[in-house]
This record gives sequence, C-alpha cells and structure tokens, in this order.
Amino acid sequence: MIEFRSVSHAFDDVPVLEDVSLSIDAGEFVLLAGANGSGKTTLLRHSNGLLEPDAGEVLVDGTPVAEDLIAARSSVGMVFQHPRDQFVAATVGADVAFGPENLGLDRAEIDRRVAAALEAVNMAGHEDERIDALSGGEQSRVAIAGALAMEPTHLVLDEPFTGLDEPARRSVLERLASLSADGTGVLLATHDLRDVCELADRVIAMHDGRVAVDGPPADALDELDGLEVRVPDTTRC
Ligand SMILES: Nc1ncnc2c1ncn2[C@@H]1O[C@H](COP(=O)(O)OP(=O)(O)OP(=O)(O)O)[C@@H](O)[C@H]1O
Repeated sequence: MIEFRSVSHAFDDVPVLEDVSLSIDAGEFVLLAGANGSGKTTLLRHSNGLLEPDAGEVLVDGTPVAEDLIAARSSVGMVFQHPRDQFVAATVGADVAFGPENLGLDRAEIDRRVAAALEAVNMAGHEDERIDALSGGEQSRVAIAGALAMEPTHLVLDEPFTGLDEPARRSVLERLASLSADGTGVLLATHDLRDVCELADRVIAMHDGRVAVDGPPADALDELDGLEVRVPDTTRC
C-alpha cells in the first residue's frame, strides 16, 4: 500500500499540495486526474521519495519513505512524464535490463523480464536499437517497459500514454489491468479518462493541490465538471 498522510508541499513558498491524504491498496488500479498544474506530478514524486513533504508523510507498505528510500524505490516503479529522464543505457534491451540487473537476478530471469516487458509495450524485437534513434512514442514505450521489468509491488505512471499510438496504448493498458488483477497497485496520472476508466477501481481528481474527487469511476465522473478532465461516454465506466 502507498499511503499519503496529510502531505503538503510548496515550491518557493507557493503551496502545490495541501493536506493530501490518500492510500492506494495492493491490486488497486487508480486514476489520478486534474488540470495542468493541479499537483499530480508533485504528488507522484512523493511516492518514492523524489520529493520530501514539507508536512505529513508517505508510507510504502507501512514503512515511511524517508526512513528507507531504497525500499521505497524498489517497491514503487515510476514512469516519468518525460521518458528521456529515465534512460540509463544506449540501446532498448540494455536499458530495460538495467533495473533487473541491479536486482542481482540471473541472466535467464533478466531475459524473461525484458522480453515480457517489451512485449507488453509492442516493442518486442527492438532490443538492439539505439534509444536516441527512436521516435518519441517508442521512447515512451521503452520507459514503460523499464518500469514493468522491475516487477515492482506498485507502479506509478505519469501521463504514460503521451505519444503512444492506439495499439501500444491498448497493450499497455491491458498489461496494467492484468498486473493490477495480480496484486500490483497502479496509480496512473492522466488528463484523459477515455478508455481507461472502465479498467480502474477508483478515480482521484486533484484541484489546486487538493483531492477534489475520490471514488469509483461511475460516481467520480459525475463530479468532474469544472476540473478540466476529459471524460468518456459515461456508459463505459
Ligand atoms: N520544481 C518545481 N519548481 C517550482 N515549481 C514547480 C516545480 N514543479 C512543479 N511546480 C509547480 O507546481 C504546480 C503543480 O505542478 P505539477 O507538475 O505537480 O502539476 P500537474 O498536475 O502534474 O500538471 P500537468 O498536468 O501539467 O503535468 C505547478 O504550478 C508547477 O508550476
């Protein structure tokens, strides 16, 4: 479980998160919505200690993130909004393998994870390609594969579908839904709830640094008016 307890955060004395309390259970698939600047990325960056709260605390599986950053970072896999932020190797295969290698896994297990992760993002067979020669959407897919290959207990994804074509988006969504069904907690920030809300257990919407809506998709959608979130045809949630 990822638990945010009364988390507040300001940048240069400007409050960006104010008293946010939330928990994401094992196996829960939660969408995080809200307008530009509402605080989604800032919240996600607290889930594995990339930011420290000014007040409140964040716990991962009961342990305060601040007490054990390494545990938090191995339990919470993160996909950043800008994929270039997270590449560490020159080629696709080497980059996706980097995390599992650091876990000290044997080669067969690393190869299995890399293959499964690339398959999930429709990038199987691209192992030897240079990342800097990929399109933006392909780079996004490699970044997602890197997080999937870690097989973390929780996955936190910040606008992961930007630039993805429809088959890749569908494939990633199916993989996330299946991981969540198997017990992985998924927290996914998006502006656009179309196609995703039918898979989610819960929708949280931020507004001006606070949680404005938190509930099952069918209920939450009715409350999103004015929060600048693109909502689907409600019959699909
Ligand atoms: N490192 C930073 N320094 C100063 N201000 C920041 C920093 N990071 C974020 N902010 C500000 O905090 C506010 C919330 O930003 P955040 O990125 O969390 O919003 P968001 O909901 O993820 O937006 P978007 O949908 O555009 O990604 C914004 O006003 C932003 O300018």
